[in-house]
Amino acid sequence: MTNTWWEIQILCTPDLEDSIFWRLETFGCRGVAVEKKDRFLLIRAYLSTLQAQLSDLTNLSTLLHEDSTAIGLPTPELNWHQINEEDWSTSWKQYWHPQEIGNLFLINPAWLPIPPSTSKLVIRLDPGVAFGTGNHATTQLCLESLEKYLTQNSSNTSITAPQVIADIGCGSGILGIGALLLGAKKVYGVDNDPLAVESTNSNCILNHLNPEKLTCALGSVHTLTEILTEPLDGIVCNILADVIIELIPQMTDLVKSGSWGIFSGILVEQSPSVITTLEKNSWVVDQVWQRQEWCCLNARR
Ligand SMILES: C[S@@+](CC[C@H](N)C(=O)[O-])C[C@H]1O[C@@H](n2cnc3c(N)ncnc32)[C@H](O)[C@@H]1O
Repeated sequence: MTNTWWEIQILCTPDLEDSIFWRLETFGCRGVAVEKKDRFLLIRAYLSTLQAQLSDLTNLSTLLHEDSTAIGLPTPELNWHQINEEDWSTSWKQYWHPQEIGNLFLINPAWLPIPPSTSKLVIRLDPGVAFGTGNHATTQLCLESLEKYLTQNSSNTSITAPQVIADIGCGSGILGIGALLLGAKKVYGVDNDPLAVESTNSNCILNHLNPEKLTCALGSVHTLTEILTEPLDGIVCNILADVIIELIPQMTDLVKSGSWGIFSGILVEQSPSVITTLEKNSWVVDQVWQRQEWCCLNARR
Protein backbone atom coordinates (compact mmCIF):
# COMPACT_ATOMS: atom_id res chain seq x y z
CA MET A 1 0.00 0.00 0.00
CA THR A 2 1.39 3.42 -0.93
CA ASN A 3 1.48 5.83 1.94
CA THR A 4 0.38 9.42 1.50
CA TRP A 5 1.57 12.41 3.49
CA TRP A 6 0.26 15.71 4.68
CA GLU A 7 2.47 18.58 3.63
CA ILE A 8 1.87 21.25 6.27
CA GLN A 9 2.99 24.77 5.34
CA ILE A 10 3.35 27.39 8.03
CA LEU A 11 4.18 31.02 7.31
CA CYS A 12 5.44 32.74 10.46
CA THR A 13 7.70 35.43 11.86
CA PRO A 14 11.26 34.17 12.62
CA ASP A 15 10.66 34.55 16.38
CA LEU A 16 8.23 31.66 16.24
CA GLU A 17 10.55 29.21 14.49
CA ASP A 18 11.62 27.29 17.58
CA SER A 19 8.27 26.97 19.23
CA ILE A 20 6.79 25.77 15.92
CA PHE A 21 9.62 23.23 15.45
CA TRP A 22 9.03 21.95 18.94
CA ARG A 23 5.27 21.72 18.37
CA LEU A 24 5.74 19.91 15.04
CA GLU A 25 8.20 17.47 16.53
CA THR A 26 5.95 16.57 19.44
CA PHE A 27 3.16 16.18 16.88
CA GLY A 28 5.25 13.51 15.10
CA CYS A 29 6.17 15.49 11.96
CA ARG A 30 9.10 14.37 9.81
CA GLY A 31 11.53 16.12 7.51
CA VAL A 32 10.88 19.67 8.63
CA ALA A 33 12.39 22.28 6.28
CA VAL A 34 12.59 26.07 6.49
CA GLU A 35 12.79 28.63 3.73
CA LYS A 36 13.13 32.43 4.12
CA LYS A 37 10.32 34.45 2.50
CA ASP A 38 11.19 38.14 2.83
CA ARG A 39 10.61 38.98 6.50
CA PHE A 40 8.89 35.65 7.14
CA LEU A 41 9.77 31.98 7.30
CA LEU A 42 7.94 29.28 5.43
CA ILE A 43 8.16 26.05 7.40
CA ARG A 44 7.20 22.81 5.66
CA ALA A 45 6.60 19.68 7.69
CA TYR A 46 5.42 16.23 6.71
CA LEU A 47 3.15 13.85 8.54
CA SER A 48 1.95 10.47 7.36
CA THR A 49 -1.82 10.32 6.76
CA LEU A 50 -1.72 7.07 8.74
CA GLN A 51 -0.69 9.16 11.75
CA ALA A 52 -3.05 12.12 11.44
CA GLN A 53 -6.53 12.93 10.25
CA LEU A 54 -8.01 16.28 9.30
CA SER A 55 -9.28 16.84 12.83
CA ASP A 56 -5.72 16.41 14.16
CA LEU A 57 -4.48 19.10 11.80
CA THR A 58 -7.21 21.41 13.02
CA ASN A 59 -6.00 20.76 16.57
CA LEU A 60 -2.45 21.55 15.46
CA SER A 61 -3.68 24.83 14.05
CA THR A 62 -5.33 25.67 17.38
CA LEU A 63 -2.18 24.80 19.32
CA LEU A 64 -0.01 26.98 17.08
CA HIS A 65 -2.46 29.82 17.54
CA GLU A 66 -2.34 29.37 21.35
CA ASP A 67 1.49 29.13 21.36
CA SER A 68 1.92 32.38 19.43
CA THR A 69 -0.75 34.25 21.41
CA ALA A 70 0.88 33.18 24.69
CA ILE A 71 4.09 34.96 23.71
CA GLY A 72 2.36 37.93 22.10
CA LEU A 73 3.35 37.16 18.49
CA PRO A 74 1.14 37.13 15.39
CA THR A 75 -0.62 33.85 14.65
CA PRO A 76 1.19 31.88 11.93
CA GLU A 77 -0.67 31.08 8.71
CA LEU A 78 -1.21 27.36 8.30
CA ASN A 79 -2.36 25.28 5.37
CA TRP A 80 -1.99 21.66 4.35
CA HIS A 81 -2.51 19.30 1.44
CA GLN A 82 -1.89 15.64 0.71
CA ILE A 83 1.03 14.39 -1.36
CA ASN A 84 2.11 10.88 -2.26
CA GLU A 85 5.15 9.00 -0.96
CA GLU A 86 7.38 9.77 -3.97
CA ASP A 87 6.60 13.49 -3.82
CA TRP A 88 7.18 13.51 -0.08
CA SER A 89 10.57 11.89 -0.31
CA THR A 90 11.79 14.48 -2.80
CA SER A 91 9.85 17.60 -1.85
CA TRP A 92 11.55 18.60 1.41
CA LYS A 93 14.99 17.71 0.11
CA GLN A 94 15.13 20.75 -2.15
CA TYR A 95 15.00 23.03 0.90
CA TRP A 96 17.86 21.33 2.73
CA HIS A 97 21.35 22.63 1.97
CA PRO A 98 24.89 21.85 3.22
CA GLN A 99 25.50 23.40 6.60
CA GLU A 100 28.60 24.03 8.70
CA ILE A 101 28.23 23.29 12.40
CA GLY A 102 30.70 24.14 15.14
CA ASN A 103 34.34 24.51 14.09
CA LEU A 104 34.72 21.16 12.45
CA PHE A 105 31.58 19.77 10.84
CA LEU A 106 29.92 20.13 7.47
CA ILE A 107 26.57 18.39 7.07
CA ASN A 108 26.09 17.45 3.44
CA PRO A 109 22.83 16.07 2.03
CA ALA A 110 23.55 12.67 0.47
CA TRP A 111 22.30 13.75 -2.95
CA LEU A 112 24.71 16.70 -3.25
CA PRO A 113 28.44 16.50 -4.09
CA ILE A 114 30.89 17.18 -1.27
CA PRO A 115 32.62 20.56 -1.78
CA PRO A 116 36.04 19.51 -3.16
CA SER A 117 38.19 21.87 -1.11
CA THR A 118 36.50 21.49 2.25
CA SER A 119 38.71 20.92 5.28
CA LYS A 120 35.71 20.02 7.44
CA LEU A 121 34.66 16.66 8.77
CA VAL A 122 31.83 15.86 6.37
CA ILE A 123 28.76 14.03 7.63
CA ARG A 124 26.78 12.84 4.63
CA LEU A 125 23.15 12.33 5.50
CA ASP A 126 19.93 11.06 4.07
CA PRO A 127 17.79 11.08 7.19
CA GLY A 128 14.74 9.67 5.40
CA VAL A 129 11.94 10.05 7.87
CA ALA A 130 14.23 10.21 10.92
CA PHE A 131 14.98 13.38 12.92
CA GLY A 132 18.49 14.80 12.61
CA THR A 133 19.48 16.91 9.60
CA GLY A 134 21.55 19.29 11.70
CA ASN A 135 19.06 22.08 11.10
CA HIS A 136 17.80 22.04 14.64
CA ALA A 137 19.52 23.92 17.47
CA THR A 138 19.36 20.89 19.77
CA THR A 139 21.40 18.78 17.32
CA GLN A 140 23.88 21.59 16.67
CA LEU A 141 24.54 22.03 20.39
CA CYS A 142 25.26 18.29 20.70
CA LEU A 143 27.72 18.29 17.79
CA GLU A 144 29.51 21.31 19.24
CA SER A 145 29.68 19.61 22.65
CA LEU A 146 31.04 16.42 21.05
CA GLU A 147 33.79 18.53 19.48
CA LYS A 148 34.65 19.76 22.94
CA TYR A 149 34.82 16.28 24.46
CA LEU A 150 36.43 14.38 21.61
CA THR A 151 39.06 16.62 20.06
CA GLN A 152 42.63 15.95 21.04
CA ASN A 153 43.14 19.68 21.55
CA SER A 154 40.39 19.75 24.14
CA SER A 155 41.28 22.03 27.01
CA ASN A 156 40.22 19.17 29.21
CA THR A 157 43.38 17.11 29.19
CA SER A 158 41.91 14.22 31.14
CA ILE A 159 39.95 13.23 28.07
CA THR A 160 41.49 11.82 24.95
CA ALA A 161 39.97 9.81 22.11
CA PRO A 162 39.33 6.96 21.43
CA GLN A 163 36.28 6.59 23.55
CA VAL A 164 33.19 4.41 23.79
CA ILE A 165 29.98 6.40 23.53
CA ALA A 166 26.22 5.89 23.53
CA ASP A 167 23.88 7.96 21.36
CA ILE A 168 20.43 7.67 22.91
CA GLY A 169 17.63 8.70 20.55
CA CYS A 170 20.01 8.47 17.60
CA GLY A 171 17.49 9.50 14.88
CA SER A 172 19.43 9.80 11.61
CA GLY A 173 22.66 8.80 13.41
CA ILE A 174 24.11 12.30 12.93
CA LEU A 175 25.65 12.48 16.43
CA GLY A 176 27.09 8.96 16.48
CA ILE A 177 28.59 9.48 13.03
CA GLY A 178 29.98 12.83 14.14
CA ALA A 179 31.55 11.17 17.20
CA LEU A 180 33.22 8.50 15.05
CA LEU A 181 34.59 11.15 12.67
CA LEU A 182 36.04 12.89 15.72
CA GLY A 183 37.89 9.69 16.63
CA ALA A 184 35.56 7.83 18.99
CA LYS A 185 36.43 4.13 19.15
CA LYS A 186 32.88 2.84 19.19
CA VAL A 187 29.33 4.20 19.28
CA TYR A 188 26.25 2.37 20.52
CA GLY A 189 23.07 3.97 19.18
CA VAL A 190 19.51 3.26 20.28
CA ASP A 191 16.17 4.67 19.21
CA ASN A 192 12.64 3.54 19.92
CA ASP A 193 11.62 4.29 16.32
CA PRO A 194 12.49 1.47 13.87
CA LEU A 195 12.78 3.98 11.00
CA ALA A 196 15.48 5.83 12.93
CA VAL A 197 17.46 2.60 13.40
CA GLU A 198 17.21 1.96 9.66
CA SER A 199 18.31 5.51 8.93
CA THR A 200 21.31 5.37 11.30
CA ASN A 201 22.49 2.10 9.76
CA SER A 202 22.22 3.37 6.19
CA ASN A 203 23.90 6.69 7.06
CA CYS A 204 26.76 4.74 8.65
CA ILE A 205 27.30 3.00 5.30
CA LEU A 206 26.85 6.27 3.39
CA ASN A 207 29.78 7.71 5.39
CA HIS A 208 31.96 4.65 4.69
CA LEU A 209 32.25 3.90 8.39
CA ASN A 210 32.94 0.41 9.59
CA PRO A 211 29.50 -0.87 10.72
CA GLU A 212 31.23 -2.63 13.62
CA LYS A 213 32.06 0.81 15.02
CA LEU A 214 28.42 1.89 15.13
CA THR A 215 26.06 -0.66 16.63
CA CYS A 216 22.48 0.56 16.43
CA ALA A 217 19.53 -1.17 18.06
CA LEU A 218 15.81 -0.63 18.41
CA GLY A 219 14.93 0.37 21.98
CA SER A 220 16.11 2.69 24.67
CA VAL A 221 18.57 2.74 27.55
CA HIS A 222 17.53 -0.70 28.83
CA THR A 223 18.50 -2.11 25.39
CA LEU A 224 21.99 -0.77 25.90
CA THR A 225 22.39 -2.89 28.99
CA GLU A 226 21.90 -5.91 26.73
CA ILE A 227 24.25 -4.90 23.91
CA LEU A 228 27.06 -3.10 25.72
CA THR A 229 30.27 -5.05 26.05
CA GLU A 230 32.17 -2.30 27.84
CA PRO A 231 31.37 0.66 30.12
CA LEU A 232 30.82 4.02 28.49
CA ASP A 233 33.14 7.02 28.45
CA GLY A 234 30.37 9.32 27.33
CA ILE A 235 26.68 9.64 26.57
CA VAL A 236 24.85 11.96 24.21
CA CYS A 237 21.10 12.15 24.52
CA ASN A 238 19.02 14.59 22.49
CA ILE A 239 15.42 13.82 23.42
CA LEU A 240 12.94 15.93 25.36
CA ALA A 241 13.42 17.01 29.00
CA ASP A 242 10.73 14.72 30.44
CA VAL A 243 12.22 11.67 28.76
CA ILE A 244 15.77 12.60 29.77
CA ILE A 245 14.69 13.00 33.41
CA GLU A 246 13.13 9.54 33.35
CA LEU A 247 16.21 7.96 31.74
CA ILE A 248 18.93 9.60 33.89
CA PRO A 249 19.14 6.85 36.57
CA GLN A 250 19.49 4.11 33.94
CA MET A 251 22.01 6.15 31.92
CA THR A 252 24.06 6.75 35.06
CA ASP A 253 24.42 3.02 35.62
CA LEU A 254 26.07 2.59 32.22
CA VAL A 255 28.91 5.09 32.47
CA LYS A 256 32.37 4.92 34.03
CA SER A 257 33.24 7.29 36.81
CA GLY A 258 34.86 10.38 35.26
CA SER A 259 32.75 10.09 32.13
CA TRP A 260 30.82 12.89 30.43
CA GLY A 261 27.24 13.42 29.34
CA ILE A 262 25.61 15.71 26.79
CA PHE A 263 21.89 16.23 27.41
CA SER A 264 19.94 18.23 24.85
CA GLY A 265 16.40 18.86 23.64
CA ILE A 266 15.69 20.78 26.84
CA LEU A 267 13.69 24.00 26.83
CA VAL A 268 15.41 26.69 28.90
CA GLU A 269 12.66 26.74 31.51
CA GLN A 270 12.92 22.96 31.92
CA SER A 271 16.66 22.96 32.56
CA PRO A 272 16.49 23.37 36.39
CA SER A 273 14.57 20.12 36.79
CA VAL A 274 16.99 18.23 34.53
CA ILE A 275 19.97 19.68 36.42
CA THR A 276 18.44 18.69 39.77
CA THR A 277 17.87 15.12 38.57
CA LEU A 278 21.44 14.91 37.23
CA GLU A 279 22.84 16.16 40.53
CA LYS A 280 20.77 13.64 42.50
CA ASN A 281 22.37 10.96 40.32
CA SER A 282 25.95 12.09 41.04
CA TRP A 283 26.49 14.20 37.92
CA VAL A 284 28.01 17.68 38.02
CA VAL A 285 26.74 20.03 35.33
CA ASP A 286 29.71 22.09 34.26
CA GLN A 287 28.35 23.93 31.24
CA VAL A 288 24.95 25.02 29.98
CA TRP A 289 24.79 26.04 26.33
CA GLN A 290 21.81 27.96 25.09
CA ARG A 291 20.59 28.58 21.55
CA GLN A 292 17.27 30.33 21.10
CA GLU A 293 14.92 28.70 23.61
CA TRP A 294 16.85 25.42 23.79
CA CYS A 295 19.64 24.46 26.08
CA CYS A 296 22.16 21.66 26.19
CA LEU A 297 23.78 20.50 29.41
CA ASN A 298 27.35 19.22 29.59
CA ALA A 299 27.93 17.16 32.71
CA ARG A 300 30.53 14.94 34.34
CA ARG A 301 30.16 12.02 36.58
C1 LIG B 1 15.21 15.04 18.76
S1 LIG B 1 15.48 13.51 17.99
C2 LIG B 1 17.26 13.47 18.02
C3 LIG B 1 17.85 12.83 16.79
C4 LIG B 1 19.36 13.01 16.68
N1 LIG B 1 20.05 12.34 17.76
C5 LIG B 1 19.73 14.49 16.68
O1 LIG B 1 20.36 14.95 17.64
O2 LIG B 1 19.39 15.19 15.73
C6 LIG B 1 15.02 12.41 19.27
C7 LIG B 1 15.05 10.94 18.87
O3 LIG B 1 14.83 10.19 20.06
C8 LIG B 1 13.95 9.11 19.81
N2 LIG B 1 13.32 8.81 21.11
C9 LIG B 1 12.29 9.45 21.73
N3 LIG B 1 12.06 8.90 22.94
C10 LIG B 1 12.97 7.90 23.09
C11 LIG B 1 13.27 6.97 24.14
N4 LIG B 1 12.57 6.96 25.28
N5 LIG B 1 14.27 6.09 23.95
C12 LIG B 1 14.99 6.10 22.79
N6 LIG B 1 14.76 6.94 21.78
C13 LIG B 1 13.78 7.84 21.92
C14 LIG B 1 13.03 9.63 18.71
O4 LIG B 1 12.51 8.55 17.97
C15 LIG B 1 13.97 10.51 17.89
O5 LIG B 1 14.58 9.79 16.84
